[in-house]
Amino acid sequence: MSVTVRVPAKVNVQLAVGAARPDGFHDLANVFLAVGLHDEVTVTPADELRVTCAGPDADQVPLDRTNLAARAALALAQRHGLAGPEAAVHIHIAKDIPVAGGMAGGSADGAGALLACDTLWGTRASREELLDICAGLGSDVPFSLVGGAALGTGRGERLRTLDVGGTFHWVFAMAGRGLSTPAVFREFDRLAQGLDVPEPVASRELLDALAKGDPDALAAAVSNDLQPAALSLFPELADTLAAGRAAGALAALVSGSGPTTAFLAREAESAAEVAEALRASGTCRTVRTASGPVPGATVVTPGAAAVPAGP
Ligand SMILES: C[C@](O)(CO)[C@H](O)COP(=O)(O)OP(=O)(O)OC[C@H]1O[C@@H](n2ccc(N)nc2=O)[C@H](O)[C@@H]1O
Ligand SMILES: Nc1ncnc2c1ncn2[C@@H]1O[C@H](COP(=O)(O)OP(=O)(O)OP(=O)(O)O)[C@@H](O)[C@H]1O
Repeated sequence: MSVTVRVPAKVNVQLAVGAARPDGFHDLANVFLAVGLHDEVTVTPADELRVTCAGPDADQVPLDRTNLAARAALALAQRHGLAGPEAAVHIHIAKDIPVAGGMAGGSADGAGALLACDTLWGTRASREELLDICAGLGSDVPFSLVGGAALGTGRGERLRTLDVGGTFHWVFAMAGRGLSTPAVFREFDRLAQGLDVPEPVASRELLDALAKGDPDALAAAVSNDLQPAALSLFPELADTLAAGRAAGALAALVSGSGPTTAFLAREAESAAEVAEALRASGTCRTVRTASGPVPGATVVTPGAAAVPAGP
């Protein structure tokens, strides 16, 4: 028997970053939106823990126990006292979310493997326990489980679900290389040296725009405090942002820690036009369109009813 879970990517429509904390993390006001680019994680009983991955970026994914999907399976097994053969699984990741792109690809696989193993092993962890394990795996992982739209505070792991009054249409431009999330936060600290970094707060205008489903209002309110740091480490991203703006995107921003860039469009047709212009611009590796919000990690095993882990 196998269990397959489908998990979405995210875009940060607001990422407000505070000063570095003593533990090295940064307090955030992180407004996540789950979008329709997905990885699928399948777990099957096996003789030992094994990870395989397929997809365009598969060669960049670690297949050892540092893989977030493997870490999720081990964390669940440990909490429930499963050992040896009881906890041995083959985890296969069908990867469509760009790697090291700032779209929470690894986090998606962690949340997906956790829900898949919980279903396969019948551990029946409570929602709080699943979220707690997710937070231990990484700041973005709880949101990958929950999906939809949410405000993340603390280091991004404490979530409040947000109302969204419509569907937002996005174009994503993937870059020719990745950016390391810790390196981008370090660059943020370097650029902030000597400056007074304010407490991160969610923007009222942005939350209202999401609640109304109003793309023009959302475009006026999006922001990413990591964008100057990402541009400093990857200056060519400015050309991609300019190409998307010139093609009529309502807003153009770096997604999370980058280097994927995100472009908001008023509807699906204009998103397709922006995508075409970005493809022709020669400023990025690949271009995808996706809309959101979409549900978080969801069991999609053939023959089983779809079971979202969402709120
Ligand atoms: C940039 C974002 O993707 C926005 O959603 C997240 O803040 C990053 O989330 P993530 O990849 O799950 O990050 P984690 O695995 O928790 O942390 C990786 C590294 O990013 C930095 N980090 C992450 C989150 C945070 N609030 N402050 C940080 O300074 C730390 O250097 C940390 O060691
Ligand atoms: N399942 C996984 N898929 C991809 N990368 C993984 C996975 N597990 C661990 N990693 C490691 O994590 C690094 C970051 O990859 P990931 O795709 O999660 O970045 P990201 O999308 O920028 O993350 P975020 O948006 O959460 O900051 C990779 O370079 C890889 O070494």
